[in-house]
Amino acid sequence: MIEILSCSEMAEADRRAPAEGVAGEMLMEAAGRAVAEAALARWPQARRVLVLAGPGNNGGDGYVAARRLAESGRTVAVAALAPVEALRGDAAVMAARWSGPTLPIGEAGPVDFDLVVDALFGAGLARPLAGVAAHAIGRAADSGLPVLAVDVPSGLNGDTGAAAGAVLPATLTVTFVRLKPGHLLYPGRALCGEVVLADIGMPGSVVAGVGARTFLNRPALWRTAFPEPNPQGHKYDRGHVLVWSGPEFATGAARLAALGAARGGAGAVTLAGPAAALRVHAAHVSAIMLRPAARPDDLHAILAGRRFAIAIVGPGAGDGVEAATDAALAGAAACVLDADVFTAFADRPNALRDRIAERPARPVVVTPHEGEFGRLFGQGGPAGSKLDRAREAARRLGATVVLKGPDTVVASPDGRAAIADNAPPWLATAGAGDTLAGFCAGLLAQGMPAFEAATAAVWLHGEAAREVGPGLIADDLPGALPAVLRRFQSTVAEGGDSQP
Ligand SMILES: NC(=O)C1=CN([C@@H]2O[C@H](COP(=O)(O)OP(=O)(O)OC[C@H]3O[C@@H](n4cnc5c(N)ncnc54)[C@H](OP(=O)(O)O)[C@@H]3O)[C@@H](O)[C@H]2O)[C@@H](O)CC1
Ligand SMILES: Nc1ncnc2c1ncn2[C@@H]1O[C@H](COP(=O)(O)OP(=O)(O)O)[C@@H](O)[C@H]1O
Ligand SMILES: [K+]
Repeated sequence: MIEILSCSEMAEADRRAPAEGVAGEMLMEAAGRAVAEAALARWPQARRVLVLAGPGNNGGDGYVAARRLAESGRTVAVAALAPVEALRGDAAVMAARWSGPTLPIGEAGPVDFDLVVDALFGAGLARPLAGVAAHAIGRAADSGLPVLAVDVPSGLNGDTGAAAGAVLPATLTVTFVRLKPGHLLYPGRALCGEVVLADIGMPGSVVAGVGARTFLNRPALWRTAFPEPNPQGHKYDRGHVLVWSGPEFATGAARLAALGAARGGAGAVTLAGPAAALRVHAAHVSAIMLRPAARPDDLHAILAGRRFAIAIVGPGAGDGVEAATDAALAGAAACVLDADVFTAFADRPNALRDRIAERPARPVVVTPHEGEFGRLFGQGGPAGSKLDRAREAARRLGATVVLKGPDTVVASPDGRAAIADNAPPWLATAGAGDTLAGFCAGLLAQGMPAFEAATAAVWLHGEAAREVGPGLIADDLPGALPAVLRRFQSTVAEGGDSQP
């Protein structure tokens, strides 16, 4: 279940379900039941439950949950934002089946309760919360009671993970069918608390028919493209990665990228740069080769001799990075562009696009964090959610974009995108991004397509950070990869993911 559905894709699935024999009422009943079950499982001691019910189908789910919780012996009251007569469709049906106490929301304080179920607004949130709804949310938040959000915390935009106005932070969110982007993108991810994905009987064929192009970054997304070494192969069958190294006193980043590429599975890795920098590298590396290149233009000749080289340019690149980028784009079979490249092309994304477009068959992966993304695109850059911006950037650049952070988004120019949720906070450490560029190049070197290589690299990077644990420094990441790969390979052999 790696597809992520936007709110409109979810509504489209809802519209198509009856044709497959699944009525809206059945879905709503199953959704409300899942909410009640989650409440009972998580808070078995909670005796008194207040359900905040909104005017749409999210409220409808709330009425079902209220009935189910009351049937299981809980004392339940519904605080309704809209009078029952104002409800429509399935929500009206479910409200009519609720025979317990219902109060106007302004009259129901959470003081006498143990748990709040937030069924005010879900996928249909159309504008920032104000007035009575905002007031009710404020009171629930101030009560300090645990909150179970139905589908998404009310006030949170399920597509963007942002809240334009008041939002009710949840302890637990129960969502249905598939995750929505807002469960994964910050700040939404933090506002959802724990997320439970409930199967409510939506047929898989209906979900497939919607044609979602956004995915959770899990091995299931890229496993079939993951390279397997040929038992009869030699090192150059697994690709040769060339890393441009900047000056003598800024060698660490390029070295981390080189080590990342080697651990990521490249058959050979070469650091190329000024002799003084190579002397520093020589004191640290053994498996990595060193090749003097006094000027970035010298990369042209080096790459011409190694037709299948994958180039990494950017980490610790220093002066001349634009020329190094040109050489890499002209001569390498695929490129990973990071760090200083975004400074060199600051406010000139079209210049980078044009260079990439000169060799359309050669994949390029760019790996900016938010600051670098802003620097590259400047004013008039892609707008919207992190997902929207990464997608738009990929389209504009004609490159696979890895927009890094705690919720790294990988977007392909073909419209596919994936959101990662496995990076621990201690991964935010200097040099971690350089290592990621290396992992990605190591996979590209073995022939993995760009989107798959980038998503796999991001996932492996997060797993490597979890493997090391708190106290991680970037130097630890390459060395942590073998254990992660071993686990991944054994779950592939068993046909499963190492995470649900
Ligand atoms: N899809 C599925 O398969 C399934 C979906 N299910 C459930 O349906 C939910 C989506 O239901 P939904 O589309 O009725 O939207 P919902 O979130 O209840 O809100 C719409 C109402 O709120 C109103 N409104 C909006 N913003 C407002 C504001 N700021 N302030 C005040 N009012 C505002 C809006 O009014 P209007 O904008 O028209 O004025 C309208 O009345 C989904 O999250 C899930 O829980 C399940 O039953 C299982 C199957
Ligand atoms: N809060 C966070 N939680 C988890 N991972 C994070 C967080 N912030 C950043 N990261 C990850 O840490 C890495 C940092 O990369 P980057 O900013 O490029 O660092 P550097 O340039 O020093 O190598 C990226 O992979 C990013 O996705
Ligand atoms: K809600």
